[in-house]
Amino acid sequence: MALGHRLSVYSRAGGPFGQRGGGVVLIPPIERTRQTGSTNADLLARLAGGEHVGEGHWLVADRQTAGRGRLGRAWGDGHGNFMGSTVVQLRAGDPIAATLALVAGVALARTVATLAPMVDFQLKWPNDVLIDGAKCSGILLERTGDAVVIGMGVNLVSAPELPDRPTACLADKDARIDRDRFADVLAVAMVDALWVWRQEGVESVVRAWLPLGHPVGTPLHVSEQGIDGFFDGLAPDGALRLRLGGGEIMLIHAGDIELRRPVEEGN
Ligand SMILES: O=C(O)CCCC[C@@H]1SC[C@@H]2NC(=O)N[C@@H]21
Repeated sequence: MALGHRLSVYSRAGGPFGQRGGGVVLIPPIERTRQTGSTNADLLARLAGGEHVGEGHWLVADRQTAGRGRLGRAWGDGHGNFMGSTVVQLRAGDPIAATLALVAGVALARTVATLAPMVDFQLKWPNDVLIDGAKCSGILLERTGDAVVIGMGVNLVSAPELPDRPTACLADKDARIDRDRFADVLAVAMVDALWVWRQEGVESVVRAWLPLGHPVGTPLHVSEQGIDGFFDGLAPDGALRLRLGGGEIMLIHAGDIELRRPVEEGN
């Protein structure tokens, strides 16, 4: 177990998160384990057992034997990939906990942009990193009492298959990222994103998300409702604005969306 704070100079670049300038930032404590079932399950069990898990603590695994994804799916184990979870301790006055999905997405996307600047990627609402339309990461939020466990899986070196969608990894785009370095940068990015969420509110997080996400006008399919439309940005509370065929706007607060290819002229 490697615990402890280390000092690091972290330069915040660009965007609303960069406006406070660079500085010396404490990297939050990162606990590493060789193998476990699921880092999310581990932190939830500790919290349920009454153990105090401080906000910002990370548990990162080399291997997961029972990694879990959203909507009851499994999350494949890929050696060298990032698989880790952290805890947010909700406080009075915090924005709605569900908006942490966007916070985590922004932190993850900024980490990828920092460590793999050559890779062209976009965030799919609320927080999947896509490369050429294929899923390169996943984020799972699970709540117990006043704590939210946020687990992230990022395909750094391999792309475990999913039954229903194509997958990608950063190494395929010539980005060689050390897993531990990824963890350090992500932990700091998460502290930064959480600070914005608490101090400036969800609207600031939305402003940070938009330039990282699919462009306005992207054709989308909302899986649960079986509805097609076009991305029309995000509402101030983080909901997805879906423009329907007749021009009306539908607000999507939760669920899975798929990006559809634009219809090409002549087809
Ligand atoms: O389905 C998704 O897109 C979410 C996948 C989340 C996977 C990560 S890997 C680390 C953490 N531990 C888990 O069991 N799941 C999350």
